[in-house]
Amino acid sequence: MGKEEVIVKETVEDVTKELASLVEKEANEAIQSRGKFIIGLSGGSLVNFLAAGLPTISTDWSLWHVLFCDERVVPFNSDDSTFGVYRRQLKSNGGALPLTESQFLCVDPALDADTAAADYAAKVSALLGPGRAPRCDLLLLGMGPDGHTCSLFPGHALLSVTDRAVAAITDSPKPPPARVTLTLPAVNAARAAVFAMAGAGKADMVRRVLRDREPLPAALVQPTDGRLVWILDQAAAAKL
Ligand SMILES: O=C1O[C@H](COP(=O)(O)O)[C@@H](O)[C@H](O)[C@H]1O
Repeated sequence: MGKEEVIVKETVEDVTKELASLVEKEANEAIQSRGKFIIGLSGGSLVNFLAAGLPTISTDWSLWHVLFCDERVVPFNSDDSTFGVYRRQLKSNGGALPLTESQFLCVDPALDADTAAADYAAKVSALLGPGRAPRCDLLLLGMGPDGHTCSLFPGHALLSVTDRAVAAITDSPKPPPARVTLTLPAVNAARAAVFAMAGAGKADMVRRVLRDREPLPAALVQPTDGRLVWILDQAAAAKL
């Protein structure tokens, strides 16, 4: 396993700044070493951190490729679509996020979940190369109140998938039920994986994962040869 770091900041604004600075560093190192930056985004509360933090970053945005750690198989104009949420950010305030739509690798919502997963897996392979463990430069992750991350839920059979990088789920306990997700081998192949979260609502689960080491999905994120960073505000870290 690579290195694990837990960073506790005073406020949610400090979490945003810390995350932006980490993303900037990873992006510019990747661009310098490999000529491009491949980042995986999650949905949920992470979007707010990125909407505020990404515009402050200094980088060559044209060399960014953005994929999704997970996505809900719903139309882009649905409130549940993670790409849809980011797309609204791209269009708001004259483009709050400094990226273009063509830089995103999307899950096709016109397909059923299994076909969408196969189609997304082919797009991921075309960008990162084939195999069950393609190597993203950086994955930005969230954790739900049940300890799920990506669309990998506690006790779900998808946690045991080891033969592919991308999988479909049609019985997600958190709606909507049809989703496409990176699997644990793909998540753990990342050069860096970062959880960012804030608020007292995260404190119990942060304790269970980081202090008690319960084998919940978020705790199974252990990059084999990469960095793992948790960025928390004081409220989320209160029970550590
Ligand atoms: O359903 C999902 O939830 C997780 C956690 O979201 P949060 O709002 O509790 O931060 C998110 O990381 C994932 O991408 C999303 O599909």
